[in-house]
Amino acid sequence: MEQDVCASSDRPLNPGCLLSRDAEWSTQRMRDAAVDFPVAVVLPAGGSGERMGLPTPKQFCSILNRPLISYTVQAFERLSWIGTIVVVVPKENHDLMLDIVQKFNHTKVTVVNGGSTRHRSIFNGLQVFSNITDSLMPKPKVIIIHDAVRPFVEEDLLLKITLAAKEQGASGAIRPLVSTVIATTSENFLDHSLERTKYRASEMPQGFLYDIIFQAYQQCSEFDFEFGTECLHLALQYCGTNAKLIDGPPTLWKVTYKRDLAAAEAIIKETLSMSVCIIPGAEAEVVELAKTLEINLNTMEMDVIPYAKQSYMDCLLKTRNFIHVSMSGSTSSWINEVVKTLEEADHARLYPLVIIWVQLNITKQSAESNKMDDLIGLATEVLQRNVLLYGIQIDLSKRVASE
Ligand SMILES: Nc1ccn([C@@H]2O[C@H](COP(=O)(O)OP(=O)(O)OP(=O)(O)O)[C@@H](O)[C@H]2O)c(=O)n1
Ligand SMILES: O=P(O)(O)OC[C@@H](O)[C@@H](O)[C@@H](O)CO
Repeated sequence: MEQDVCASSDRPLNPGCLLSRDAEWSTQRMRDAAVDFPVAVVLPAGGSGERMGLPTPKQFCSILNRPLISYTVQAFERLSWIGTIVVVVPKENHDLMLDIVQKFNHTKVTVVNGGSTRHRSIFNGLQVFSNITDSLMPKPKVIIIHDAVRPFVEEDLLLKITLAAKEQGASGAIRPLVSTVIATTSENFLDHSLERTKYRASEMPQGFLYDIIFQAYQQCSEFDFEFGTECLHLALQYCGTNAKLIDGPPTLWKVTYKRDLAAAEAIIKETLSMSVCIIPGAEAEVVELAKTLEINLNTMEMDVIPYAKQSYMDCLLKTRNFIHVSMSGSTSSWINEVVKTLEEADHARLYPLVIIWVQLNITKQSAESNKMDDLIGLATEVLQRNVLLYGIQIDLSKRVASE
């Protein structure tokens, strides 16, 4: 995978800069206080994904029935301090992206067409804000630029990138180099190698004062548009703005080759299955089944969070998976309550919430009345709110009848 390499500048942090405090942003109020200015996002997604070698551009490849780009949009959309998200797509995929926006209820997204290169696509995205009068889409103070094929980006890094961009004019995530960078001769012999400790890989997200990066793109050369790969370089070259570099986690990598798609799917699946909260109904049979489930899941080394009424919100914030065990009767009201609580909590959630509804039918009548049809309808509806709903029906009426 191509890596942009930029020498890291070990300038001491400006003491007044928030970055000197490695504070954990524990409450939304702290976040909102820190980001008291408009922040927008440009997600370049206008490429063809040649190195992936698939007919579908990689940003639209599905993972667990959801396009890769939707995970990236979700990573930003879940944050209350993020405003408009401009997604820049190939002209021929414009309608596809609008369908994705509608299906997954991406309410902050504006879709624009890309260009023949990444820099041209990014500039197209930035121009959305250049002459707007729309109060609902204010001109951003800070713009975050992030490749649409980098789905794993956490809030604390975005906050650091945003605040550093506001303080310094530009900021960018970096990672240590895995391989040594060498220069080759025209006959493909080794010319020299770079001292790896002095260099870093330039990753995403990157942040800029909007006026700086927009001005840089207005002034940059055709060569930059055609062959450039580094936005930080444009800010330095055309605006004299030296970006603050921020170390990012290993999950920042860009999905480029097929193996990257498999790795992204594995990470999402692993996160999905990490912990589960079992929520039983009141009936004795149900409590017994929930206890059996808990024992079995524990032996499978699942992190089972015991459910108690007062820890309901904790369960929501700690886990992403629920098993709701109930007798006959509709559970849709409970599921809607979970989704509503989650949305009201405005809890930043990157991965889908998984709810497995286990329905115990003791009598023949309840087995007949509790069709899975309404669950299927509900599953379709909540999918747009990033909830994966599955149903299991256990019909005990025959066993009870034979006893
Ligand atoms: N004309 C282009 C080319 C790339 N990108 C976007 O820039 C990001 C990083 O680029 P890269 O990984 O190189 O994507 P592709 O160009 O699609 O991949 P390839 O080089 O393998 O064709 C991707 O989200 C890609 O969609 C873009 O918006 N417009
Ligand atoms: O060069 P590619 O088009 O593969 O991907 C773009 C990356 O280079 C870019 O996202 C980072 O290196 C940061 O500039």
